[in-house]
Amino acid sequence: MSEVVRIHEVDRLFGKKSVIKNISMNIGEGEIFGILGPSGSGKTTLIKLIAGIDKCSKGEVLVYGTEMPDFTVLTKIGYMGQSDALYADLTGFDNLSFFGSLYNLKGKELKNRIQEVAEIVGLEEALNKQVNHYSGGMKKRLSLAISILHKPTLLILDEPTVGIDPVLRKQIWKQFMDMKEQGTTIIITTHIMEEAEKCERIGLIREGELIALDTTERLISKSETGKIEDLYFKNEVSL
Ligand SMILES: Nc1ncnc2c1ncn2[C@@H]1O[C@H](COP(=O)(O)OP(=O)(O)OP(=O)(O)O)[C@@H](O)[C@H]1O
Repeated sequence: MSEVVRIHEVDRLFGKKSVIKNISMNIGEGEIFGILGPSGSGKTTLIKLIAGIDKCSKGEVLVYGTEMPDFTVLTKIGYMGQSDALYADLTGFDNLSFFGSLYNLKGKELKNRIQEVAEIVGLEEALNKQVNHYSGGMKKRLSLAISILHKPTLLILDEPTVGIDPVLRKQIWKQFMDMKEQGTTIIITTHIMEEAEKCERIGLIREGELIALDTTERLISKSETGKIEDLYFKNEVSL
């Protein structure tokens, strides 16, 4: 399995506050990798470093062998953050058209791809509605559609299915699995344990430190209750 992400002895400080502390880990091609941790533990900060939205204070973050942030790698990355970056006055279709044009998609190719991603997230019927008439879950689904529009080979998702009902969540996860089969690497932060269990490996973060990194199966067996979240509370988790 070739390496897609390499994080080596990374720190991120905001002022004097250290939010990411000496984290090292690698993520391989086609992996579904989960980042878990309590609120405020540094998950978003870490994936922003991988996505090239932010820069580490120490150490190095390499994506496809290139130190991040780097503009040339960005076309290979799809990123969906927690807050929506949508144009509320435009329709769903126009939002997708706009973001598609940033990736040089145009004409029939763009139209077909919009249709495809709208189907994946179940928004076909709402494409001509203005986004300010969308529900929270619909906005989330549109953001997800935008993040996969240009067929990224590395997809980075910050709590992508919060506010999405279980039926659609299942459908979206099926799509993640299909993308994985095609070789897409997926990094996902989540608080939903059912979702974490679908990841192949998990990095557990607490107060900016990587306290465990293992296959999901082994992490479950390490927790006394069979619940991964219980590992947050343990003082020692063998890495
Ligand atoms: N730009 C910033 N300036 C200062 N502090 C920041 C900044 N961004 C994040 N932080 C701090 O870094 C810590 C980690 O935040 P982060 O958003 O990475 O946590 P998280 O694990 O993603 O939380 P949640 O699960 O609630 O989304 C928090 O204490 C937060 O206040």
